[in-house]
Amino acid sequence: MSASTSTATASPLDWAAPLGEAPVDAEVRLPGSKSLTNRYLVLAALADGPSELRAPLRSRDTLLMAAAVASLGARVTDVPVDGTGTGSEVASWRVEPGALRGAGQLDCGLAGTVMRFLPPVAALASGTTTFDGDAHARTRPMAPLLGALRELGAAVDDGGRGLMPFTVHGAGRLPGGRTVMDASASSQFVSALLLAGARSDAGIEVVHEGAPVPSAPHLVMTQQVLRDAGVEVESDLAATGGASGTHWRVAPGRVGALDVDVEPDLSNAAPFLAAALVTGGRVTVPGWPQRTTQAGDALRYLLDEMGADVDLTPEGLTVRGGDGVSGIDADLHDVGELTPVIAAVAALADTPTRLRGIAHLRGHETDRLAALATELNALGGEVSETEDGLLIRPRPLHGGRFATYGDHRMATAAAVLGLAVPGVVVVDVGTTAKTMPDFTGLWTGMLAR
Ligand SMILES: O=C(O)C1=C[C@@H](OP(=O)(O)O)[C@@H](O)[C@H](O)C1
Ligand SMILES: C=C(OP(=O)(O)O)C(=O)O
Repeated sequence: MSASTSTATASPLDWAAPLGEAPVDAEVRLPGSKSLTNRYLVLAALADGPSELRAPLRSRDTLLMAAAVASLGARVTDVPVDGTGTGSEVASWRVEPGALRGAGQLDCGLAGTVMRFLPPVAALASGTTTFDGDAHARTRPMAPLLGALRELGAAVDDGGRGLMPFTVHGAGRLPGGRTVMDASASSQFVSALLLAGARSDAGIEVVHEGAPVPSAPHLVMTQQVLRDAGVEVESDLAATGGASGTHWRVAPGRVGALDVDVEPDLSNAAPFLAAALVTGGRVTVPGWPQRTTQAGDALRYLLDEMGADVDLTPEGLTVRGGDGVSGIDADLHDVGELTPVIAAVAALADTPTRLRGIAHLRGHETDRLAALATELNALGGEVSETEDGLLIRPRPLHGGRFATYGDHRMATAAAVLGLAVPGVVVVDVGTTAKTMPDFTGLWTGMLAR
């Protein structure tokens, strides 16, 4: 990985991150959750009747998922709410399931949820589906899921690589049964099997063997949305004291239609709430759920530990910055997707930070540990990679180009740095479209108030 400062040529995708010249004071309404939208789309395509998904996220990852379930046989239609909706927050998706058929060629972009959640659906379909995506997507871990699918009776041809591109030869049914796999690289392997499990002949039992599965809240979310669809699912999640568990079982049976409101994306709240802390201002995110399975809810505790005042009311979540920013020693194993923004705040803190439990981030949109260390150091930081995380010693930073490696969360982390460091230029800010339709608009809107 090369440092972003290696080329001085401006690109049309470069974005000069605005300085936070005054404490922010804003309400920021966020688009829907990627993780919920994509789970609902998959379940709606497997359901036994039409579903209504209100306020879905419309971003690259969810549009790819909608297109993918459509090419596997479902019909996805835009429904403007009260005839007024055109924006990403106000429309619904109506999803009518159809007979599952092979999709032919299927584009996963860089979306983990698409490349992991859909192979089991393709196995249930009649016909062939070839999964491929962005260049970097071809390096994201897939092997444990493909191995498990074969064990459950699917025909998968990956040329022995365990990576995209691969082809699922759908037989119109999946025998199902018990599979043992190592899901320590991604919780999405387990979620994928559970989401489709009810439509297999025998149901699916997943046993995990290996280092702990990351992203426990995402597994709780998978169980919750399955229960919302009337699917019988059990696990040892609770028995493992909040850890992600080692056993899951989905009974065979019908998947009920959904009629749901998609919660705002709490992980995408990270840069906005961080802006309150970094500028000593205030940001409110309306509609923050009182109870949620989203990993982003952990921001309440993380930002509090870093020196913010955090207040959850029925109206929303308010974060206020005060005097300074504290470093933390945190295990982010369960909430890895919050790492880039937390690392950016940590680089601006008064004391050092240690982030642990996140070795699996090396298989995310980019190797996030290497990317964060490289880019923060290129701005004058002192960041080192450990075996399972990052050590961040705050240093006075200077401006420069911050490469994002196609990773939306690298771009939002850079925007946070730019609030406090003059001259931060975010390379390819458009990568934020992976999970946010108009990041720069929301960001400059927040600063304008
Ligand atoms: O199931 C999901 O929606 C997700 C699970 C997590 O993946 P990993 O367990 O691979 O980290 C998370 O990081 C990703 O952003 C979304
Ligand atoms: C890891 C992430 O995404 P994906 O769903 O592509 O794995 C993320 O959004 O931080």
